[in-house]
Amino acid sequence: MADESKLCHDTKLPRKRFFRQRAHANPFSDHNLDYPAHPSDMDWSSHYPEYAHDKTKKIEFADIGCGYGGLMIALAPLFPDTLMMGMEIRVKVQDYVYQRIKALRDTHADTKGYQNVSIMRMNAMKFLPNFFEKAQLSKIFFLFPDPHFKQRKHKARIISPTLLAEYAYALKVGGILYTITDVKDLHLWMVKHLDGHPLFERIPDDECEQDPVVEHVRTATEEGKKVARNQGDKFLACYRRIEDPLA
Ligand SMILES: C[S@@+](CC[C@H](N)C(=O)[O-])C[C@H]1O[C@@H](n2cnc3c(N)ncnc32)[C@H](O)[C@@H]1O
Repeated sequence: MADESKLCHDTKLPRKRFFRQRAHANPFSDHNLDYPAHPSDMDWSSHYPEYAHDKTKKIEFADIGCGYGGLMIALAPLFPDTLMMGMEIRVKVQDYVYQRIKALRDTHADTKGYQNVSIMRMNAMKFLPNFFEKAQLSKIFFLFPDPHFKQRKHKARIISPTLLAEYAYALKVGGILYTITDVKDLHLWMVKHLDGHPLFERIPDDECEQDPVVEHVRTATEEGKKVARNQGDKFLACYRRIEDPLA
């Protein structure tokens, strides 16, 4: 049950100040989280009750490190038939997004709005293939990921050769991986690893800009808004999952 004092009296939206948590959670810990041994062991019906009857309906968009959930909440009404999931390691931040989605579902109950979006607490660096089948996703988002500035911390970055193999596994051919950051060094790091991966091909920037999702990638999240307020740069790079050239 939600603690009512943490919700806005009128809208029932959660009040962010009660859900703040220190910026970093250890990405190498499993945080004692439960995770399925195989994607088919996962029961998604509590996340998407409106779709519980349709076992063929699968999550297609994943927002990794979704923070306060702005991207998915912006995309949910634009793709009403697409199931999307935010993944967030910090428990209080996940609680906030959960309350946010619940309030939106209640407000839009007559149109069954926001039934296609959910949030899960997980460490995406550890268990992603336990949740998603091969070629299940059509979009995967990395918006303003933690930069882990120090060289000795680079291994904690959410884009790495090992993790790219997992993202390539979960993305279908033709699916798109979106990255954006205000940290140039991190942008160059992500581009270097994605350019070096045989299953990803960079989408030219002008083509990327035609993608209606990109506007939201730039502006919809808390970090994106903060960067805009501080007049920071936003470095965007989008990649297409391509066929395995060796297959
Ligand atoms: C800088 S914030 C950006 C949040 C959001 N994408 C935005 O643009 O506002 C990075 C987020 O990634 C989450 N995160 C970091 N490592 C993670 C992991 N291994 N699995 C899931 N979430 C993670 C952090 O807790 C944090 O909320």
